[in-house]
Formats: sequence, C-alpha cells, structure tokens
Amino acid sequence: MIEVKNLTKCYGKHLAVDNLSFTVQEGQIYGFLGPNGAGKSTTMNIMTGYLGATKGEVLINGHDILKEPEEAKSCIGYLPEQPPLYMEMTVLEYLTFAAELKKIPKAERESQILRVMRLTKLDPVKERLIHNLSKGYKQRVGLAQAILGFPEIIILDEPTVGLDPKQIIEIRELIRTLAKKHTVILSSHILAEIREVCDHIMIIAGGHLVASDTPENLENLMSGTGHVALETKASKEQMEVVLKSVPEISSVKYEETDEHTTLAYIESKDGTDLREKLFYTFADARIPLLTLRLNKSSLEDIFLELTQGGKKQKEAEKKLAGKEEQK
Ligand SMILES: Nc1ncnc2c1ncn2[C@@H]1O[C@H](COP(=O)(O)OP(=O)(O)OP(=O)(O)O)[C@@H](O)[C@H]1O
Repeated sequence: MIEVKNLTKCYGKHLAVDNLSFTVQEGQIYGFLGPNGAGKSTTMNIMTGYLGATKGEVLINGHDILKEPEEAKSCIGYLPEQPPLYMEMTVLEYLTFAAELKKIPKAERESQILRVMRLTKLDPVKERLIHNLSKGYKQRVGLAQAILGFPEIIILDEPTVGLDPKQIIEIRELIRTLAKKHTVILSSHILAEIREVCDHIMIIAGGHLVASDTPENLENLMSGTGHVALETKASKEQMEVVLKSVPEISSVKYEETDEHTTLAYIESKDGTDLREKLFYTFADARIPLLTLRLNKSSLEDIFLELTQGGKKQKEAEKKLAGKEEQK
C-alpha cells in the first residue's frame, strides 16, 4: 500500500505538485492521467525516492521513503520516463548489473533474469548492445529492470510513449500480466491508454489531484456535465417560455434546424436527470416532443473539463477533498 500525504514540490518558485494526497491499495492497476506538465513525473519521482519533496510524506507499506529508503525502495520497481540504461552494455550485462544493484541473492539472479527476459520478450536480443536496440526494445529493457526482484509495486512513467501500435499492445499485455501478482501504477497523458488497462484512474492537473475513482464512477462523477437534448416543432421563443417554468434548469442552448424544429440542450442545476419533468411540462404546454434524450458526458469530456483549470476543475477538487475528509 502507498500513502501519499500532502505532497508539495516547488522547483524554485514554480509549484509543480500542490498538496497531493492519495492512497494506492494492493492488487490493482492505477492510472495517473494528466496533460503534459501536470506533475505526474515529479510525483512518481518523489514516490520512488528519486527526488525529494518540498513538503509532505510518502509511505510505502508503512516505510517512509526518506527515512527508511532501503525498506521502502525494496517494495518498488520503477521505470522512469527516461530509463537509466547503459548503452554500451548488452541486455544481459545490464540486467545482471541491475540485479546486483537490487541486491537480489546471487543464487536467484540467473533464474530471475531469465524469467524477466521471457516476460519482456528480450531473449532474442540478450547479447546485443542496448545502444543498437530499437526504442521499443530499449523500453522493454527498462521495464525488465523495473520488474527484476518482482517487487510488490511496479511504477511505470509513460511506459508506451514513442512505441508503435504493436509494441503498445505488447506492453499493455505485459502490464496486465504483471497486475495479476503486483500493484501497478502507470502514468500517461493519453486517456485511451489509461482507460484500456487501469482499474482506477487518478486525474492530475496543474499539480492538483482533481479526481480519483474507477473509470465507471468517473463517468458518473460529474453527473452535472450531462445534459438533456430536446426537440420540438415550437419556435425558440415558445420553448423559452415553457422552460422558464422549470426552476431546476441551470442553462439552455438552442439550435434551430433546417427541418423547422428547435433543439434545446438543457443542463440541470444539481445534475439530476430532468427528462420526466420536461416530458410533463411540455405535455402540459401541449407541445409534442420529437426527441428527448439524456446525453451523458464521456470520459473524454470529463477529462478535458477537469484539466482545463475552470469551474468544473475547482468543483471536482472540492468534491474529492470532501470525500477524503469523510474517510
Ligand atoms: N527539474 C525541473 N526544474 C524546473 N521545473 C521543472 C523540473 N521538472 C519539472 N518541472 C516543471 O514542473 C511541472 C511538472 O512537470 P512534470 O514533468 O512532473 O509533469 P508531467 O505531468 O510528468 O508532464 P510530462 O507528461 O510532460 O512529463 C512542469 O511545469 C515542468 O515544466
């Protein structure tokens, strides 16, 4: 289990991570999602002890990453954004070196390296210099060193960046295989990537955690971002009169169509589904409905809204802070 408490990191005057708190439970795949510069790498570097925090603490299975670095680090395998590869070593030499650094007992080294190479499909290139490998293979070498020692927690910073589609699929499969026995945390700025493999998504923007939930719950989280689409043969002015009588509405956008109908996109104040209410209101006004549909926000919409620093981001941060306080 990882506990991150009130983590803050300043680079000079620049606040890269701002009071971040979250918990990572065992046995799941966590996705750290955020636009470029959101603070993902900084947070991962602090969690793995590569970088000191300005404030806050990180506990790995109860061990403080700063005060008990050996105990804490022994639980983690890390693939940083730029894997620390030695280009003049062969794959086998490098993994042997990494196994020594990780203090894997001598008797287990060879068998572990073989297992890891099989998992990451590095067998065919084990005698080649890392320098001469393709980007995809270099990434696999980085992954292999992260997996060596089979630590409980595996942290991967943008593991598929720069890879071709086939390599991306292979790495995803590998992550799923690893997740059967390990807790995996990976970062990406690509939503599809995170949605594809993660059980839990943490959205980070401007150094803040703005949402943390399962993909399904996230889709419901910002229920207020859904809207009702409604279409009638009435004019915009007639529809305005009817809709003014519904106090739960927060905003309406109108669109007049070529078929001489009017479309209204209606948002409610507290995110409730207004379809029934609107059905009866228009029936009372004797205006037949041609369309009445609830358009739920997609994860893409939510991600964009939550990471653009607007009102919705602030609301989500507040909601999340409230949830954390209740725990
Ligand atoms: N060593 C540094 N010195 C100064 N500023 C830094 C340093 N490292 C990162 N930053 C800044 O801190 C912010 C967070 O950077 P970070 O690399 O953690 O973001 P990220 O979410 O991982 O983005 P990316 O996906 O682009 O790597 C950015 O504004 C970045 O420019």
